[in-house]
Amino acid sequence: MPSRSVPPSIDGEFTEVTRGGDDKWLPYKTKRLYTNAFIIHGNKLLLGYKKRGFGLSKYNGFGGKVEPGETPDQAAARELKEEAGIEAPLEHSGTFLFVTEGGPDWAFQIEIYRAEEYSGTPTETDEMRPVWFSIPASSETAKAAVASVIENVIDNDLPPIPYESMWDSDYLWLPLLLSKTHFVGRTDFKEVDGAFKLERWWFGVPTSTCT
Ligand SMILES: Nc1ncnc2c1[nH]c(=O)n2[C@H]1C[C@H](O)[C@@H](COP(=O)(O)OP(=O)(O)OP(=O)(O)O)O1
Repeated sequence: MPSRSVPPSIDGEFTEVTRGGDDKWLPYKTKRLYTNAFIIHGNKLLLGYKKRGFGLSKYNGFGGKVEPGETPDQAAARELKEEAGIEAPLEHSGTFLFVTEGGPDWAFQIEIYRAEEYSGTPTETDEMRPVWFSIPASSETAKAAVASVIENVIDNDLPPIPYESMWDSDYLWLPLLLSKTHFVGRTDFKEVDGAFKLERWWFGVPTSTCT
């Protein structure tokens, strides 16, 4: 069977971790930058329940648009403070494009961040309600990390990561973030009656980190 190419938006040497759907990647006019930040504290993951706007009623990391004049790093820190009331030494962990059919005609370029420490107390805001979840036991390779999260092996009393209440593609890349594996990816969604359904995806890691 002929090998399939990576999505047109992916530049560089990456080893595929997961893909799905066909190869008919959606066109888009421009890209807009967004951030999304996750706090990983021991075996706990901090997520925010979105109370308004885009992604309403989903759990997600804390983040939003990169404002004019800001770098993504600066925007990630600002959004974490605005939405969760905390500060953290955020590290860039991955990038993916989120393109929609029937939704906005731009591609969301989402810069993903993680931190294992934070200062302040996670606090509910107008936009987000912070909630801690249990992180499954860690695994060594990117593919095993994906499997461990799907199997949901947990070792504390908190609820498991609520993938059913998150964006449909989160389960594909969150394990990479949890295992500190840098990743890139692309997801195409279709919007039907206000709901976004995952149609095709590709995620990869730098070839040197894939064992
Ligand atoms: N598909 C997918 N998976 C995971 N996360 C996201 C998506 N699509 C997304 O948009 N996101 C993330 C990216 C951002 O963190 C938020 C969306 O940002 P938004 O809340 O619209 O931006 P703000 O600047 O906070 O908006 P205001 O409400 O303040 O105007 O979701």
